[in-house]
Formats: sequence, C-alpha cells, structure tokens
Amino acid sequence: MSQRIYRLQVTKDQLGFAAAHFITMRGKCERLHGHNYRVTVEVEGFLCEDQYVVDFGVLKKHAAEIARTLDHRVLLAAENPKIEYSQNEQHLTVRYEDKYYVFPIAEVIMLPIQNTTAELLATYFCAELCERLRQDGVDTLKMVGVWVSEGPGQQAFASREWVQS
Ligand SMILES: Nc1nc2c(c(=O)[nH]1)N=C([C@H](O)[C@H](O)COP(=O)(O)OP(=O)(O)OP(=O)(O)O)CN2
Repeated sequence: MSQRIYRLQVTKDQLGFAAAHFITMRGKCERLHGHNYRVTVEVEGFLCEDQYVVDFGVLKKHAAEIARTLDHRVLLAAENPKIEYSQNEQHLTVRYEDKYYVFPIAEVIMLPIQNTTAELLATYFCAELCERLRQDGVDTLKMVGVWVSEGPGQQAFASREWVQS
C-alpha cells in the first residue's frame, strides 16, 4: 500500500532576520541595503506512528537558530568570483572593482554561495536545515523546502529531496 504524503508549513515571527546585503547583477554591484527577511519552511513526508510528520516545534527550533545566525549581520557571498575579500584580525575588506567596504568581522557572515539573492539564501537555509534535522534524528521526510522573502510580495523558494542517511 502506498503511504500518503503530507505537506507542513511553518512561518513565525521568530523565523525572520534583519540583515544587510548587496548583490552583483548584470555587471554591476548594488548599493548596500537591508531587508527584514522572513522565512517559511515547508516539508513533505509520511506520518510517524503518532500521526504527525515532524513536530512543528522541531522545525521552528532549527529554523529560528539558523535565522539567528543571520540576524543583524552583513550577508556576504564567499563564492562570488567578482568580489575580493581580504581580512586582518578585526576587519574584513570587501572589494568590487574600485568600490570597497570595511566591516568588523563580528558583524558579517560569509555564506558558501555565489550571490546573496533570495534564491541562494533559500538554498543555503534549506541545506542548513536539512543538516540540523538529520542530526536531530528526523526520518519521516521526503522533501524540505524554504521560502526566503525580502519583503511583502517578493520571495524565492529552494527545496531538497530528503536523502535518508
Ligand atoms: N530574482 C531576484 N531578483 C532580485 C533579487 C533577488 O534576490 N532575486 N534581489 C534584488 C535586490 O537585491 C533587492 O534586494 C531587491 O531589489 P528591488 O526589488 O529592485 O528593490 P525593492 O525591494 O526596493 O523593490 P520595490 O518593490 O521597488 O520596493 C533585485 N532583484
């Protein structure tokens, strides 16, 4: 007998983060600006013996922890080939052609992505969430997805098929 698949969604105030960023696009570098980002998590999976897929609380806990690592930070794309980074003990210099910024290291987060678009922030968030759910022993999922919204009416979704280890 095939198992029924259920879809869950969590979206809460604690799943937001306020952060600064810029993206490179069409040969230009945007000005540094900020968003009150909002995250919505969607998962698909099968019922456990207690008739739920995964505890909403578990999804909220892990997603809120990831959001906290991004909150009040400058989000930087470590893998952007057009941006050069150099650092000393306390400061990171970020250079795009003849424009540069110097930030305190404690106020930035270097993300393993090519650009801090909503699409790649969702991809990063989704990968982090999968890792944390796996470490927590979750084993009922088929898909994990994350919406990252830059503001009302503007958001991107990234998902991963769940691979049970
Ligand atoms: N597909 C994407 N397009 C754009 C992204 C993105 O992440 N994915 N990001 C940006 C900018 O970084 C910016 O965050 C948003 O720019 P924009 O929509 O032009 O500006 P506003 O939020 O001020 O838009 P208004 O609707 O005019 O208020 C650009 N594109």
